[in-house]
Amino acid sequence: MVKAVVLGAAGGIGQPLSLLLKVNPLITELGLYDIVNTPGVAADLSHIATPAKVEGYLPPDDGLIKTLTGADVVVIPAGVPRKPGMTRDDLFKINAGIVKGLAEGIAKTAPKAFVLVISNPVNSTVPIVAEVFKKLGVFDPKRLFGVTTLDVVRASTFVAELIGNLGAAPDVVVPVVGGHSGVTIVPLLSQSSHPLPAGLATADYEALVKRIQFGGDEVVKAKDGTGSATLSMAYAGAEFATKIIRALKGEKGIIAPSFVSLASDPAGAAALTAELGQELAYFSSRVELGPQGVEKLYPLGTITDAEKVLVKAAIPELIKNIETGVSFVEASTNKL
Ligand SMILES: NC(=O)c1ccc[n+]([C@@H]2O[C@H](COP(=O)([O-])OP(=O)(O)OC[C@H]3O[C@@H](n4cnc5c(N)ncnc54)[C@H](O)[C@@H]3O)[C@@H](O)[C@H]2O)c1
Ligand SMILES: O=C(O)C[C@H](O)C(=O)O
Repeated sequence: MVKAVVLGAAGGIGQPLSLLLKVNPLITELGLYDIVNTPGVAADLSHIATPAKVEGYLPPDDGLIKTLTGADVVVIPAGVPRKPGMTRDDLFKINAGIVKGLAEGIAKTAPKAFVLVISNPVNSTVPIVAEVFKKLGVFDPKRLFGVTTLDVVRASTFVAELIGNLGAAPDVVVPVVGGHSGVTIVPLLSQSSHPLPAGLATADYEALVKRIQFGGDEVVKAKDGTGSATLSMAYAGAEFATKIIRALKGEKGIIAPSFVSLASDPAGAAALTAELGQELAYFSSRVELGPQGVEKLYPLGTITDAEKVLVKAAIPELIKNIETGVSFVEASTNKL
């Protein structure tokens, strides 16, 4: 029995993500929560002939508590998306409060659930959830994940395009490490399962890196003021949630990059810290998943000089983003 919950289920990501979770045969219960429209979304999905029993709640009458009761996996795509000209950090003002409120609900109702944060800016919203959990005495660093899967999915697609074989896209594996915004997104293309063409011009390599780092901007621009990536994000979110569920059901050897607390695996963190030359509280590295969540953090491994430059550029930005999330919770606690 697996209960999955989507917080922000009526939104651009929330609806297709809920659909993909509803058609996942491993899920037996699906709880949908939003401040609008969830009863309709739930009624609609509930007619699909798959095992998951679907329920949708709104804030009145303890809707958040009802949704979260018994949850094994909670995915959070609640919050506002970007418009052209905005950075993910510009979303912090609104999304920080939304994520903090939802984290309080999870801490009180489903403190053992695996929490998958999609709401931007991920580099700051993940620390917000962690700080709320710490304050409420329920933080388990092994169970909190920032969803960076869309960067991984983009890297697979763009590499497949570059090597002229889009058919290979589902099999292309590129570790994408760091965080989830601009220069903090670091694709380790030298470790791609499908090598880049020999003799690829430096300008073409740099263009590929930039496209992976700023793929979100491409969608924001094309959507022209109506939002950011929703369908590809729903795909990526469902893919990562499925890996988490397979791992919690006991499947071994599932590895995926995710933005996690380095306290989740102190031994792995030590190796990673030595490579980074800097202590960070959170980093997206390849994570081995197990029934308790993070089983092992993998080091970066052998990387090229160009990749070392990318990692170095990501670190100051990550430190700033993480601090923004941590101090938001500290400041709001001090006001109480
Ligand atoms: N991690 C990633 O790779 C990634 C990718 C794409 C988008 N995002 C982020 O995901 C978030 C959602 O994007 P979207 O396009 O679905 O936006 P959207 O506006 O279409 O949907 C957001 C939903 O959140 C709901 N919501 C707002 N406050 C809430 C609350 N307190 N409780 C529950 N629900 C609440 C809204 O009612 C809405 O239905 C944005 O922050 C966006 O930047 C992250
Ligand atoms: O770009 C955005 O704001 C949404 C998301 O983070 C993305 O990478 O598509």
